Amino acid sequence: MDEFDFILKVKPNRTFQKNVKVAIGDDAAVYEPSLNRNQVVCVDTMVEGVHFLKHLSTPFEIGYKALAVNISDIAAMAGIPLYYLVSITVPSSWKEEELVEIYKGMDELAKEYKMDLLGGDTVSTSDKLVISVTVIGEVEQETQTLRSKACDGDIVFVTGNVGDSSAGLAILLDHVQIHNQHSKEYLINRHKKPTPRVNAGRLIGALYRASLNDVSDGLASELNEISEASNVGITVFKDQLPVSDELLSLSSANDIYKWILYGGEDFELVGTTSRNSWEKLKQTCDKMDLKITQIGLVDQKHSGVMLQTVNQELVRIEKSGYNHFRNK
Ligand SMILES: Nc1ncnc2c1ncn2[C@@H]1O[C@H](COP(=O)(O)OP(=O)(O)O)[C@@H](O)[C@H]1O
Ligand SMILES: Cc1ncc(C[n+]2csc(CCOP(=O)(O)OP(=O)(O)O)c2C)c(N)n1
Ligand SMILES: [Mg+2]
Ligand SMILES: [Mg+2]
Ligand SMILES: [Mg+2]
Repeated sequence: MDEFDFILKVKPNRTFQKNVKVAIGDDAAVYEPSLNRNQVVCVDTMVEGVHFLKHLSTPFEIGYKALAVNISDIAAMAGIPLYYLVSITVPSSWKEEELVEIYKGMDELAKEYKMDLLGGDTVSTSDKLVISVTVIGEVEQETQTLRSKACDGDIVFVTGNVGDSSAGLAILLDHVQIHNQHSKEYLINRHKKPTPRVNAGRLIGALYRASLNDVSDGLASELNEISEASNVGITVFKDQLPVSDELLSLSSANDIYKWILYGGEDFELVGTTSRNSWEKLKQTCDKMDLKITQIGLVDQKHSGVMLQTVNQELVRIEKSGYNHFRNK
């Protein structure tokens, strides 16, 4: 494989954004930021063996997810994703066609959001494939959906369903048996091709005030991040957590709550806002067919995050979930 031929193969032959002045092909890319908008930027890395296994995901799916998880962070800041850069570290066991497929997976989402690939880096390694994606987006100057913005009395909400992704991973890893073919495909797809919640993020950003986080490490972890950053207590009602029928159809009930609270990689948005703003948000989301559910309340009766069970018992939810230095 030739490094320079490979770059030419993945270089898009079009740009969506008129503000791109220099894309792939020079020492760096140049774009003109929009007037009166702030720039939003994030980077997340996926590592073979840690984030995906080569025999369980196609290169296309790996690429798709590598871009999706980054768009999700832009969504959690209420931003519009616009540009991305890809750094790829390649062992010789990966063929050029497979790498091109990774880029096709990213391109599927890039087309959907009209995002331009502005550049990247290609290096070799003797070890595992590593793909690191940087996404640049924009957000209105007055909008900041920070983890630190939760206030006493807020409604706690989450988009979509939680727990599906880790159930999908458990199925892929043969840790659980599932006979219903539809449920199996749905859960695996939720793991491999998460939907970044950009539209919901934009609606939440338009509210007067909201705290927001995306669910990468697990609902428990993300809620604890909001609780810590805002210095508020959060109570989550177990019977309000949105669970898909497909996940419910899995028989091992204990695992279900382990996945919902601590599984991660759902890439849903979890946050808080005032009761008034919540009513508006819920109505708009309903009209747009965007699933969003109240799951709890911000209250100062306690610190940290508590789960209220159906019998009204309160159980502390610790900040456990995915942790790169502990999940070994
Ligand atoms: N190695 C690093 N160097 C600098 N900043 C980092 C590093 N790792 C994470 N961060 C920053 O720490 C914050 C939390 O990161 P992370 O938990 O990965 O967030 P997320 O789950 O949204 O991807 C982010 O602002 C991120 O940019
Ligand atoms: C083979 C395999 N094992 C385990 C997981 C589960 N997993 C890996 S990383 C992770 C957390 C999310 O990734 P991270 O790099 O922490 O993203 P960030 O929080 O920075 O967005 C989870 C749940 C997986 N996706 N694939
Ligand atoms: Mg990260
Ligand atoms: Mg995040
Ligand atoms: Mg993480």
